[in-house]
Formats: sequence, C-alpha cells, structure tokens
Amino acid sequence: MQFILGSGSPRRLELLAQIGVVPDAIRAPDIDETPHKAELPRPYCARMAREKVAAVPAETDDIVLCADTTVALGRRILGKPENEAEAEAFLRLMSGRRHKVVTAVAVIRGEKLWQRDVQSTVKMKSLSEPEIRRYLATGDWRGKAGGYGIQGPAGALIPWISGSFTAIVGLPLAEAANLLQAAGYPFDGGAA
Ligand SMILES: Cc1cn([C@H]2C[C@H](O)[C@@H](COP(=O)(O)OP(=O)(O)OP(=O)(O)O)O2)c(=O)[nH]c1=O
Repeated sequence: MQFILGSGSPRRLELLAQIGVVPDAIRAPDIDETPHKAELPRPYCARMAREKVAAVPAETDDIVLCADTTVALGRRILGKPENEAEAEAFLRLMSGRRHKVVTAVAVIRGEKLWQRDVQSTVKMKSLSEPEIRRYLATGDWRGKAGGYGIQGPAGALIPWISGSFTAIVGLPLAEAANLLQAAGYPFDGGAA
C-alpha cells in the first residue's frame, strides 16, 4: 500500500504533516475546474474532489486523497483569480461581508470512495483602499480560492470565522483523518 496525495497544494502537504501523515507520492490532478451552468458551490466543490481523486493514477491497494476548496458568496462561486484585477474584484465583493468556504475531501482505495465536505463562514472586515492595495501587492492571493489565504497576510483582514480553520486553509484535518482511518491508513501514535 502506498499513500498518494493527489494535490499540488503545498498547504495540503503541510496540513497532513501536522497529523504525521507523509505521502509516499504526490500526484497533482489535472481536471477541468469549470463549474456547470447554475451549479451551486457545495455540490460543485464535492464534484471537484471526486473528479480529482478519479484522475489520479494509482494501484488498487493504494490510498489516494484529494480535496477542493471553494469560496462561495451566496450562490456565486469565487475560484482562483486569474489575475490581480480579478483578485481585486473578489476582495471588493467580500469586503465587509460574510462568505462561505467549502472544502470537500475525497479518499479512494480500489473501488471504494469515502467523501466529506465541511462548510465554514468567514467574515472579512470592510477594506480600505490602502488595505486592498497592500494586500494585492503581497501577491499572496495567487493560486487561492477567493483570492486570499487566511493563514497569510489576509489574516489581518478576517476578524471572525465559524467552522474549521484547517478546512479554510485547504484540508479539514479531523475529517481527513477519519476518512484515512476508514480506508485503512496505518496511523501509529499521534492524535488520529
Ligand atoms: C480560502 C483559502 C484558500 N486557500 C487555498 C487552498 C487551496 O490550495 C486553494 C484552492 O484551490 P483548490 O482547487 O482547492 O486546490 P489547488 O488547485 O491549490 O490544489 P490541488 O487541486 O492540486 O489540490 O486555495 C488557502 O490557502 N487559504 C484560504 O484561506
């Protein structure tokens, strides 16, 4: 048995290391992340995690874990911004409001699939023009759903969350540990 992390996200690798899980291999999935017409954020996010895990090549005895993090403003999905202008537009949309962050995790071993999703609520303060400018200049928005990372400089813009911090960063550790355990991952020692 090999444990394969199906993710190119450095956050997910670091989060797994926090619970003592070190992948034998990392295989980033390459899938089309375009939402279907009128697709809602939560089912979209769950579909992405399922499609990612199905796209990772593995042996039947291997355990593969993939995840997807989606930022939702009402029914609207805010993906990873393509450029600074889009990141700025996202920040302006979220400024002074609450939004949801959904992270779906999928684990497969052979024919079997285990899946969970976690929804958190995040409040962003009302952003001033200099705050928007300074945050964009950090470049930290790149490659992150909604165009921010709570674990980086954007932490200063987020006074309140409800839900799971690790899920917002990219992998809900309690749920991921449960799914890995269900799939027969050999935890030894540690909290899980
Ligand atoms: C909201 C938020 C997202 N993110 C990141 C986590 C994810 O890496 C990214 C969302 O994009 P994803 O499509 O979930 O993941 P990814 O493309 O980075 O990696 P892969 O598909 O290979 O697993 O946004 C943060 O790091 N902090 C945050 O606060």
